[in-house]
Amino acid sequence: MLDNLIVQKFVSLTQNDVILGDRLLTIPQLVRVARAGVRVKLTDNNHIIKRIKAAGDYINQAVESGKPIYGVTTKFGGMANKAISPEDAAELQNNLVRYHKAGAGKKLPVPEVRAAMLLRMNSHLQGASGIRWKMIERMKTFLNKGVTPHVPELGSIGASGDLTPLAYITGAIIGLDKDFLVDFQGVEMSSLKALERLGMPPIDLLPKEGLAMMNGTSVMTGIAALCTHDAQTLLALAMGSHALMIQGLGGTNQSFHPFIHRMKPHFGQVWTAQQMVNLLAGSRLSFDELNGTNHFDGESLIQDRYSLRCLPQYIGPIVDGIKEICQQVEVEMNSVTDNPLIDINRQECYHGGNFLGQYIGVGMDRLRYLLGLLAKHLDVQIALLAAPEFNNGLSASLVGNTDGKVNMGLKALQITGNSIMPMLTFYGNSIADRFPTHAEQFNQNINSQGFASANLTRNSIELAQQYMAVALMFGVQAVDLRTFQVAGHYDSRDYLSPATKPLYEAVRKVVGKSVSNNEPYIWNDRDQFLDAHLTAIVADIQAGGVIVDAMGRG
Ligand SMILES: O=C(O)/C=C/c1cccc(O)c1
Repeated sequence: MLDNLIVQKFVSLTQNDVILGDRLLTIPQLVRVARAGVRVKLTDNNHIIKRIKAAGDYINQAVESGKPIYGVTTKFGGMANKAISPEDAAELQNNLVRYHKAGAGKKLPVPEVRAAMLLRMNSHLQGASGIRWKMIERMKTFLNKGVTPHVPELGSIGASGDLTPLAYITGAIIGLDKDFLVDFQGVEMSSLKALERLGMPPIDLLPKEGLAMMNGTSVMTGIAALCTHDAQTLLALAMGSHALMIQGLGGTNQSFHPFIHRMKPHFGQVWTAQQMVNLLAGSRLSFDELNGTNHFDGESLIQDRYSLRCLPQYIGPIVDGIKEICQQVEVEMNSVTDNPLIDINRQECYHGGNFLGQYIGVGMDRLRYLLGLLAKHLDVQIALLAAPEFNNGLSASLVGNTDGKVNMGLKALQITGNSIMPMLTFYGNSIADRFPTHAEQFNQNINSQGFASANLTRNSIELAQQYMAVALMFGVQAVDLRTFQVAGHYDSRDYLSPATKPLYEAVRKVVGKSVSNNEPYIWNDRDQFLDAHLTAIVADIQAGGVIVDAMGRG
């Protein structure tokens, strides 16, 4: 859905392969490689291949002539005042990988590491890093053969890039030591054994190659790209959930009238309002009052409460925020993020700091904050639905069979949502602005915490997926109860707007509850355990299944 908003003019290629090097890499392409195992090909553009070779030649000549270049003919970071002789220049790089095998914690999931390898290749293909084509090809082979290095989730401050996480990738692809482990199509093994199976001998790094591999933002950016993709899906599902809930509450579409939003034309606000008009069009459960009429009866409020009426004004900044974050992540995905960088046209080498992951740190902090805002809004909508004082004639906690004396309906489900939402808003706290670590002799005395921020966002995404399952269950039950009020039976399908019917049907399918005239989604408490429904819905959302498809995000 929101994908349409993101600049896609560079999207290339077939669904089947992603070709790197010719064009800008997009978030959807990255997701396909990382999660769906789509094959990667390298450009056959000779100009690009020659640039990569020329940058490597530049480095080799610099080493031979004793030219001082940071990290090539000097030690690293806060020790960069110490020169390295040409004889030690290669071993310096291999040792860099060794001493950065110092990470801690659990392994990153396979898709996140695949995303990181893809981005490292994409960075190197710009020919400013001084790395052999062979190294890029090794990562391609790992991706295409389903070989994924083990990378720990603690150990990067996102300053000199993701040095430590990338050391684990580097050590595995060159076969530096048996202790670098990989997942080989689901089987854990030593990188040496994996290389043997792939028919690739271990190799040593050449001058600059360790820095080229490790000095970059590829791991945090890979994680961030997956998170932004998931956040877009969650946004689409939040819109669908709200549309179900507004129909369940018997709300009006008048507050989404384009005229109102032309009067305050923030991009996200206008987009959200139009989405709601589309999502509610044709509904027989909510009021169609775009012509300026209203259903005032002297009893209920003449206009909806804020969580319905101000939905575009509330969600608009979230839409704008996610869009901007996606754009920044795509720029980072297509950047060269190591140091120093080689300009082969001018035959110069520049010392800088593209490896500082501040765009990712700040972007992921912001994404978590926005997810918290999204959940807070859904929580309010659920509260309206659960309270008979505010739900416009539905039962308390959306009990299905109100004749069943012990039925409590979705009471506990609401509490589960109430337990998740504050965690999401808590996760909305920033980390990029905290804790100057003054790492490594005050050399890395400012840092992004981008890797930490991206990992926190992974957690947020998972929580938000759980929360979305709660919201969808409330939405589906609410429309069934409203249908009963309007039509005298519980089959909502012909009463829902055409745009929300697929979502309703998808949820019913995933939880295994067929639609019936006689009973709503939840009838008696004893008929089901709600946690099983939550688990099924979350699994479908995470797999990009029918629920996601129903919102056009497949
Ligand atoms: O100051 C820099 O540009 C890089 C610092 C650095 C690079 C590699 C390994 C380190 O431990 C520090």
